[in-house]
Amino acid sequence: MTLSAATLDGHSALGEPVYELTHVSKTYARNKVVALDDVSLTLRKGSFSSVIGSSGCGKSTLLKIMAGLIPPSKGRVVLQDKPVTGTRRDIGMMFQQATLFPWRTTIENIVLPIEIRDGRAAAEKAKEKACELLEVVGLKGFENVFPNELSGGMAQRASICRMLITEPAVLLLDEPFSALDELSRDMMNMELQRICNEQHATAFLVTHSIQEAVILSDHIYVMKPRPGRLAEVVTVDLPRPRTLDMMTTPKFGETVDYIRSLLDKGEEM
Ligand SMILES: Nc1ncnc2c1ncn2[C@@H]1O[C@H](COP(=O)(O)OP(=O)(O)OP(=O)(O)O)[C@@H](O)[C@H]1O
Repeated sequence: MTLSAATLDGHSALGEPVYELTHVSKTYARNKVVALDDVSLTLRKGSFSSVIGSSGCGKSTLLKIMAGLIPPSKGRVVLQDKPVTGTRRDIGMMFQQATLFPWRTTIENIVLPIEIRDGRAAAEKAKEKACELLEVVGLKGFENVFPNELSGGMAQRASICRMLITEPAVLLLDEPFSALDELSRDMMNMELQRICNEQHATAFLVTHSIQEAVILSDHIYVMKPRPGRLAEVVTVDLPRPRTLDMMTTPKFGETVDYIRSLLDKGEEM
């Protein structure tokens, strides 16, 4: 197991670099808080990475900058060879809450990004693909129900479809399943792994759960607080596909303990 990777580049046998952050810093002008200090990282095609760190260490700030929702104060963010200067079609995002519109059916929610981007006719055409995606996430038959008839886990599955409908190059995930119970969360994580694998997606997940980060990721970016910096990138050497019973293996336990020790060290600084 490679526990102490010396580089902050997510090296792996996977594809070419898709996302590159170079010396990214962020100071919020309003309160002068230095949320991020000199963060550089590279995500490679088809990789799954997580970022973990204590509350307030800058994880969401990092994700928002990567998504083009806020600009960095310093540094460069490049996705597929083009600087990220605002929100983009090739970036898919998913948040803690499913945020489906209650007045639209499941399928109407899923094709909404297409409707906003390309108009009603294009959205209508995209319904066929939406049906295929719903089948992938086990929601066949729920196309025409309204969100209040879906459970929390089902609504998050629908959100995954909504994120995937535009075929984004990268998936940015901000604690997407943290509102679910543990069992549903484990199931959804395995589902997410399968979908990422099928779509050859590059994923970046913000999480508070070390276990979740380890079971899903090829690389885990561990952050230190005040100001938010990358402390280390840990490469997870568990075979793929990952299964939930791997969580009981010694290798899994060792990796979790190692990351916990890094986080404890970060807290003392
Ligand atoms: N819009 C903002 N304006 C001013 N300061 C902000 C803003 N957003 C975040 N901050 C500050 O920046 C720092 C990093 O916040 P951020 O939300 O990125 O951390 P986080 O690691 O995602 O936290 P959590 O795990 O609690 O969600 C914190 O000190 C926070 O108070």
